[in-house]
Amino acid sequence: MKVIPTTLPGVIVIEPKVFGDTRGFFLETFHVERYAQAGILGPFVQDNHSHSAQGVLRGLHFQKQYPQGKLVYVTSGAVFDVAVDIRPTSPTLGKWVGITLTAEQHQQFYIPPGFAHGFCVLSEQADFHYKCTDYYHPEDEGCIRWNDPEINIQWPINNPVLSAKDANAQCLKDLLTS
Ligand SMILES: Cc1cn([C@H]2C[C@H](O)[C@@H](COP(=O)(O)OP(=O)(O)O[C@H]3O[C@@H](C)C(=O)[C@@H](O)[C@H]3O)O2)c(=O)[nH]c1=O
Repeated sequence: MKVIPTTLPGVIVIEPKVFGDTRGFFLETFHVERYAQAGILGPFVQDNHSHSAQGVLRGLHFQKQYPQGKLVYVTSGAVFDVAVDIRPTSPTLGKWVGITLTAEQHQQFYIPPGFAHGFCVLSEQADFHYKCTDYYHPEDEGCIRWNDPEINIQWPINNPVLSAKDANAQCLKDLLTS
């Protein structure tokens, strides 16, 4: 597999080795030792799958007391996936990195604990899978506005479909001062 660093230390792109043949393809989507060597340290304790229609945007989400590292990939369709550093003492606080993930290319994206995460769907439908390093704690969850002007993510879509929770999310600066 190929390990590709990004502009944010700790945020990593993985290109798994894909074995294609007349039947189709095979790839390993996780391997404790190899992913640890790449800087993706578990343990992973929860796996999630969401399905969304075109134009849906989920995020930006994080947990405060129980921050989750997330190893994400799509198995159908295409998404634009974003990690935002929201660690208060980080030199890259407020910086974001985004990548288009497609089912055809099989890339994976690792968002470390301490980052907010979100994605929008570029294809007609998308199936989104991720492994998490901590459990879901709904009472601990926080949301940041997808279009926070100070973060200024260059989303490839306009007028996304949002959940009520995401539509009412606060800006990072309000979160850091509350
Ligand atoms: C995330 C999550 C949700 N749920 C439930 C709560 C709710 O009734 C329903 C839908 O939840 P949400 O609207 O929060 O789902 P969603 O907007 O897909 O939330 C996810 O967004 C992406 C961007 C992330 O980074 C994830 O960590 C997670 O926050 O599923 C669980 O039972 N376990 C979970 O781990």
